[in-house]
Amino acid sequence: MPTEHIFATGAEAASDIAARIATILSDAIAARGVATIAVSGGRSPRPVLEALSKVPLDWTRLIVTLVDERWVEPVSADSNERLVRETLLQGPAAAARFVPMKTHATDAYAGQPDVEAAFAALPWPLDIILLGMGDDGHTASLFPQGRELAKGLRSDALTIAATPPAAPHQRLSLTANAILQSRHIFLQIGGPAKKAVYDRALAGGPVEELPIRLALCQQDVPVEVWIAQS
Ligand SMILES: O=C(O)[C@H](O)[C@@H](O)[C@H](O)[C@H](O)COP(=O)(O)O
Repeated sequence: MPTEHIFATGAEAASDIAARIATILSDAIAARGVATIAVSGGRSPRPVLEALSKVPLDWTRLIVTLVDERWVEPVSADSNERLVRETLLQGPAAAARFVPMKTHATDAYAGQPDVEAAFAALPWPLDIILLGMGDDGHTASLFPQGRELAKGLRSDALTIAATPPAAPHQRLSLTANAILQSRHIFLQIGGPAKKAVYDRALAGGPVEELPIRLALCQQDVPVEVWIAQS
């Protein structure tokens, strides 16, 4: 059962999430000399990443990477790499090592082998994986009805290339196997529609129906759910 933190607004939640993440990262650096975090894209993480960027940490000992990426140039407004560079990797936090997902390959499928090799070289388990969730229950780029969903849920690989059924752009995504190789999973959701999907996911059922269940319906990795009611 995940640990729930409930807030009135996303703005209120953002600073608390950032403080909690910073504590875990600081403890990881003290214990192992390095800390790793993989973050999702989309709208929700932005205020959290901006708040985290301002926290005094030994950023030279931090590895920052992505949960998934749209296969677009890093200058694109849709790029998760751009989101992280514009929000988190600013000021002292720019000293962190960033491991991107987008390569120069023509498409995500051609790029996946190199990304897999880069991610295999990371110090697993990661310390934190920050997930979001769509209204359809997707997380990372593991989408219901996605043609690569079964592979993303069952592969022993760390990453897959995927084409969302409806969302734009080819994706590069962590697999369920990678997501569950983390010391902590954070899920950030906001609004009544997502809360209803979250509650339905918690009630149990096929992971293919609501892929967020890969994180919620397991007991191995502690999950903290940060819920903004509006
Ligand atoms: O690249 C992405 O879009 C994300 O990784 C994706 O999985 C996101 O977490 C959800 O779609 C929720 O997005 P919002 O936070 O914008 O609602």
